[in-house]
Amino acid sequence: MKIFNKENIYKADKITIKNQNIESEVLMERAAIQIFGWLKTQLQENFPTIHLFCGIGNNGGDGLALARLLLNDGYEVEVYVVNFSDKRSDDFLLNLARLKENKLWPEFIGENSDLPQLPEGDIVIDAIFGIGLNRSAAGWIKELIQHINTSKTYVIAVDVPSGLYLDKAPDDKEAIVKANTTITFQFPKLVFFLPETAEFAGNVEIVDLGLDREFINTTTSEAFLISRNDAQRLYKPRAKFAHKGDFGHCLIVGGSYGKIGSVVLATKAALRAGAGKVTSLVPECGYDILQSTVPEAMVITAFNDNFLIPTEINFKPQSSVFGIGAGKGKKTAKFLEQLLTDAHSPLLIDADGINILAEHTDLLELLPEKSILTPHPGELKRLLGDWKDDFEKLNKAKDFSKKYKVVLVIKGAFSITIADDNLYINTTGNPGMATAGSGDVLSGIISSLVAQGYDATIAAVFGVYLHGKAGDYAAQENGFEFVIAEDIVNNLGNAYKSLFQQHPEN
Ligand SMILES: NC(=O)C1=CN([C@@H]2O[C@H](COP(=O)(O)OP(=O)(O)OC[C@H]3O[C@@H](n4cnc5c(N)ncnc54)[C@H](OP(=O)(O)O)[C@@H]3O)[C@@H](O)[C@H]2O)[C@@H](O)CC1
Ligand SMILES: Nc1ncnc2c1ncn2[C@@H]1O[C@H](COP(=O)(O)OP(=O)(O)O)[C@@H](O)[C@H]1O
Ligand SMILES: [K+]
Repeated sequence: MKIFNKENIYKADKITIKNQNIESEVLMERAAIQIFGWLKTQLQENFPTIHLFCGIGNNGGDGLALARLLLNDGYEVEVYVVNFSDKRSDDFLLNLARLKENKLWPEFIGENSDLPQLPEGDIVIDAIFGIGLNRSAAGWIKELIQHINTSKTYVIAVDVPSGLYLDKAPDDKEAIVKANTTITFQFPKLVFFLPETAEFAGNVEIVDLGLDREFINTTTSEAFLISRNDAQRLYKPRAKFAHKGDFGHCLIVGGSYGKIGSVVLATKAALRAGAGKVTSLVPECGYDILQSTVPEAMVITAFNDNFLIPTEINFKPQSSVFGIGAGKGKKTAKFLEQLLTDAHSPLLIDADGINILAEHTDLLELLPEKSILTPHPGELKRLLGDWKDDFEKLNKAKDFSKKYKVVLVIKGAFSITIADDNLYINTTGNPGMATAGSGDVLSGIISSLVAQGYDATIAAVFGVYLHGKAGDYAAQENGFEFVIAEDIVNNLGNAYKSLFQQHPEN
C-alpha cells in the first residue's frame, strides 16, 4: 500500500474531483460517512456523548459533517469550532451552514473561552488540524490539546492527530493530540509508524474515499506499508517437481562460547523458512550442540574452540549470514574480511557482524551489492552515528543504503526495510517479540529466502513480514510474555499459510 506525501494527497484530491466530476464537498461527505460507519459499528448499542472539536479548514469541515450525521442518527453531540482564524475553507462553511439547518449551533472556542468539560467515558472527535498543519499548535490551541489529552475520554482523530506534521518531526510534542484511534483517509501516513510519533496516532484505521485509482496506481511513492495482500504477491509458489537443489544452500556463520544458541535459532529458522540445505559454521564448541539440536543441518567448524577465526569454505552457498553471537574479536573481524572478499553471493550481516563493520569502516567498501544488514536501533547508531529525530535517521539510512548498495532493515515495532531509496514498513509483529534471539530468527528467515531465489529487497520485506506474523501467532496462543524466539520459528508454517487463508485468525 502506497504511503503518499502531503503534495500527492492534495493532488489525488484534486484529480478525483476533476475526473469524477464532483464538488469537493462530496469527498468531505464520503470522509464523514466512513468515520460515522466505523463509529457506529464500534459503539453498537452504546450512546456516549460525543464532543467534536472542529478547526476551520477542511479537517474541521469533516468534523462538522460527521456531527450532522451523528445528530441525525440520534447521538448526543457537543460541537465546538476551534476558531483560530478567519480564513475558513469553503467546505467548512458549507458544513457549518448544514449543521445550523439541522438546528445545531456549535460553540465557538477562542483565546478567552472556558475549556469544555470532558467527562470520563465520553468520546472526543479531534478534527482541529489535518494534513494542513504548517506550524506547531501554540497558545490557547495548545492548551485545548492538552485539555483533551488529560481528559479520560476516548479520542478519535480525523485523518491525523491534530498537531502532527506529515513530513517532519514534531517541534513540540506537548502540542499534539494523543489519539486512541486515528481514522485516516485513503493513504497510511509515514509518521504513524515511526517510533517518535506512532504513539500519537494510536490504532490506525485506513478508510477508502474512492480517490482516483489511476492517479494512485501511476504515481510513484517513496514509502510503502506492507499489507497481507502485498506479502501475498511476493510469495513464490513451489513447483510439483521441485527438489532441494531448487531452494538453495544457506550458510550461517556465527556463534562463540556461550552463544551457540543464536546459530541454532537462525539455522532452524532458515530450514523452516524453506531453504533446500543449511550449513552452519561455528567454533568447535558448537559442533555437538548443533548436530544434536538441528539434525537437518550440516555443520562445519572453525579451527578454534571458542570463537570464529578465518576458515576455508569449500562450497558456494546461495546466501550467507554472518555475525550472530559471534563476538567482535580481531580474528573474527578478519574472518568477516575474508568472507567479504571471497563472497560469491549476497551476505546478510547481523548483530556482531554489524558491530565489526562499525568499528572497521574500511570493510564497508567490500560489501557485495545487495547485501542485507539487519541492525536494531543500537546497532544502527553504531553504524550511522547519532540522529536528532526519526526523519534524520531515515535520511542517513537511505544515504548509507545508496552509498554501499545494500538493503538495510531497521528492526523495531514497525521494522523498516530501506533499499533503492524506498522505505517498506512492516505492520506484523508484537511486543512479545522483544525477547532474546528473535533477531537471530529473522536473519535465518531472510537468508533462507535469498537462498531460495528471492531478490534481496523482497527477501527482506517478505522475511520481516513472515517473522512478525509468526510472532503474532506465537503471542496469540499464550500472550506476549510467554513468547520465546523458538516459538517464532515454530509458527513460521502458520505465517506462510495465513497468506492464503480466506479468514486468517490473525
Ligand atoms: N485527502 C483527501 O482527499 C481529503 C481530505 N479531507 C480533509 O482535509 C484535510 C486538510 O484540510 P486543509 O488543507 O484545509 O487543512 P487543515 O488541516 O484543515 O488545516 C488548515 C488550516 O489550519 C491553519 N493552521 C495550520 N497550522 C496551524 C497552527 N499551528 N495554528 C493555527 N492554525 C494553523 C491554516 O491556516 P494558515 O496557516 O493558512 O493561516 C488553515 O487555516 C485533511 O486532513 C482531511 O481531514 C477531506 O475533507 C476530504 C478529502
Ligand atoms: N515491540 C515489538 N513489536 C514488533 N516487533 C518487535 C518488537 N520488539 C522486537 N521486535 C522484533 O524482534 C526482533 C528483535 O531483534 P533483535 O533486537 O536483534 O533481538 P536479538 O538480538 O535478541 O535477537 C526484530 O525483528 C524486531 O523487529
Ligand atoms: K485531526
